[in-house]
Formats: sequence, C-alpha cells, structure tokens
Amino acid sequence: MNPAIQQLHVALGQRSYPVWIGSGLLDDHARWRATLRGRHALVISNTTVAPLYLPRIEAGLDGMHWSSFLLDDGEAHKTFANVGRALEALGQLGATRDACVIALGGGVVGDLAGFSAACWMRGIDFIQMPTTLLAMVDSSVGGKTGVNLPVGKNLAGAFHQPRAVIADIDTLATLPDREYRAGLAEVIKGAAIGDEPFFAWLEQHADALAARDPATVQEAIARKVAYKAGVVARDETEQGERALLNLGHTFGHALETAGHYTTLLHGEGVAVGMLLAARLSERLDMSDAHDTRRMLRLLETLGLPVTIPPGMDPQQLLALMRLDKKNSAGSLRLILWRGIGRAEIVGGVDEADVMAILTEAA
Ligand SMILES: NC(=O)c1ccc[n+]([C@@H]2O[C@H](COP(=O)([O-])OP(=O)(O)OC[C@H]3O[C@@H](n4cnc5c(N)ncnc54)[C@H](O)[C@@H]3O)[C@@H](O)[C@H]2O)c1
Ligand SMILES: O=C(O)C(=O)C[C@@H](O)[C@H](O)[C@H](O)COP(=O)(O)O
Ligand SMILES: [Zn+2]
Repeated sequence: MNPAIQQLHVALGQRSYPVWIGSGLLDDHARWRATLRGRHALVISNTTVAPLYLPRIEAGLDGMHWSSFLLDDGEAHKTFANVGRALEALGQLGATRDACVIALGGGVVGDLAGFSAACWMRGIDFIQMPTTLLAMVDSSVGGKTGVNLPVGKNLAGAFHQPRAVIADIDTLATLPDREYRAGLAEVIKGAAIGDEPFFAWLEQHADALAARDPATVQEAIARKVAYKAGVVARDETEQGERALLNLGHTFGHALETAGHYTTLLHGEGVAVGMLLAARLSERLDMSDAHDTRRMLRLLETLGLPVTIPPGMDPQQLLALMRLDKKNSAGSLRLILWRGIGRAEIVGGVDEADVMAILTEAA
C-alpha cells in the first residue's frame, strides 16, 4: 500500500510554498488548481511525458485559457532557443501577469519552464509537477531555473521559486530504470553533504530502493526534500551554504558538457563527480579512504557509474571546470568533504591536484 500524502514546506517568507509528495496527486485537481491565480496557464512538458500525463491534468484546467508547449526529449533541448519558443507560446495564449506556467516533466522541463516563467513579463507564477525521481528530490525545489549554453551547463538562468511542487510518485511507474538510478544520485548527494544517518539509512535500504519499494522511495524523497528545503530557506541565492548542494557538480557538469549532454545523464555525472570529489578530498588529507569506499560501494550497489567515460580528455575537463559558477578570482572552488555528512566549500584548489584525480580516473 502506498503511504499517505506528505506536505513539506519551503520557508521563504512571501515566496514560501508547499511540496506535496504522494500517490494520486496529479488527479487531485482541487489541491493544485487552488495554487493558480489567474485565468491563463501554459503547460510545458516534452514529447515523452505529455502523452503519458498531460491528459491527467487537462480536467483540472477546465474553464481556464490554457495551451501546451512541448519540448523534444533530452538535455540537449534545454536551450535559449526553446525559452524563446515558450515565450512565443505565452504570447499566443495571451498570457497576462497573473498567468501560470505548469512544468510537467523532469528537470529539463522544470528548469526551462521555470526560466520561461521568470522571463515572461519579468516574472509570472509557475508550479512544478516533477515526473522523474531526480526532479522530485532536487530540481523542482529551490528555484534554480535556467538553460545550458554550448560553452557550459546552466550558464544562463534565474532564481525564481515555484508556487507549489506536486510530486505524484505514481508517475515513477513509467520512468526507465537508468533515469530512476540517476535520481538516486541526487538523493545520495544530500546525505553525503550533511546527513550521515541518512547515508547509513540509504546503505541499509539499498535493496528496497533498487526494487522501488513505494514506501521506501517516498521516505527517501521526503528526507532529501526536507534537507534541501532547509538549505534553500537559509540561503536562497547561494551566497554561502547552498553551494554545498553542488557536491560532485563541478566534475559532473564538465563530464556532461564534454559528452555533449548525451553521454551521461545529469545524475550519472553527479555520481562520478561525487566519487572524484571524495578522492580529491582524500588526496588533500581532508578525509580518509573509508569514506571514499562507502561512497563507491553505495553508488555501485545502486547501479550508478563511477568512472569517467572512455575518450574524455582530462585537460578538456579541467578547462570546462574553470567555467564553473562557484569559481572566483581565477581559481577553482569545489565542494569537498571531511567525510560522509561533512561537506565543505574549498577555494583555491590547486589545478595540479584536480588534474591528478582526473588523470587517474580517465
Ligand atoms: N534546478 C535545480 O535545482 C536542478 C537540480 C538537479 C538537476 N537539475 C537539472 O535537471 C536536469 C535533469 O533532470 P532529469 O534527470 O529529470 O532529466 P530529464 O528531464 O531529461 O528526464 C529524464 C528522462 O525521463 C523522461 N521522463 C520524465 N518523466 C517520465 C516518466 N514519468 N515516465 C517516463 N519517462 C519520463 C524524460 O522524457 C527524459 O527522457 C538537468 O538539466 C539538470 O541540470 C536542476
Ligand atoms: O539547488 C541547488 O543549489 C543545486 O545546486 C542543485 C543541483 O543538484 C542542480 O544540479 C543545480 O542545477 C546545479 O546548479 P548550478 O548552479 O551548479 O548550475
Ligand atoms: Zn544536480
């Protein structure tokens, strides 16, 4: 039996919002319709998700002026050009400032839809309806929106919080296994940053998670969202602590970009990146081999990649890492750790140490 619907809260004063997690939420029209303020809605989704789930929300939009804009599927379509098309769709709809964008899909849809909402008339409402595990545990919460550029991941964007997050865990039933596992990487990340007991829980429940036991999956989602919501509430625009949520991402984003956004999924890049960050921490005498081994074991148990894909050039990866948004004054700033649950922001990291880790793993 599925557990009951849980409601979490992202506490951001006037921009606070609920995160609902549970079964049957897409059909719970009254719940999410109440978060829409005006008469216009644009549903942004993609060509894979819309046929599966758009009909489920259509009835909830009864009486509204609404239309949909569908992206082609994949990370390679999280582009400025598609933001332009989404804004055209808002124009065609006649959307006024009280219109709402509904993001129905994974993180690609959510990031692009949120950015489009941030741009239209300098900012309108949007709600997140995440349909991947990764989007439920991470991208739908916290208001980071944006698109990729050919020179790098997420280099254009805005902080723009959703009005609500509706995570219907039933949608995970159609999610391919590889995508599900990629989402687990972002769950592991939260635990690895700041919650050792959660990491131990993930180790103990790895089999149930791999088997997608609904109660275990829902508990993992809720624990990760609660952790992220706390960080976001304390540091909405990444002036400090929020950068920790980037554990594994300086390496991971470089790996994604080097693979032209098609070789590794985002969560897979994060998995490899977290292991590389653990190894770099060990090399810098911040942590010991035991923690690196625990990370490696959990990633492998959950079927995540732990090596750099063949053919990727360490020099190119390092060059991509130099464009990371956390860097300052021309030096690398990475998220490393002193062990599980003890991540830290470390500035002035020596490129020679990073190269050594990349070369070992390539
Ligand atoms: N804004 C943030 O804070 C944040 C956090 C983490 C990741 N991200 C971004 O999120 C993106 C990755 O998100 P993602 O992993 O969800 O990828 P995605 O959006 O590409 O979705 C993964 C795949 O699953 C398909 N899919 C989605 N829901 C489905 C369902 N229920 N059934 C069947 N297929 C389904 C999609 O069509 C796609 O092929 C990256 O662009 C990453 O940068 C953003
Ligand atoms: O919410 C955050 O903050 C994160 O860093 C979450 C990450 O998992 C996510 O991939 C995010 O999009 C990365 O942001 P970026 O600022 O490094 O582009
Ligand atoms: Zn991420």
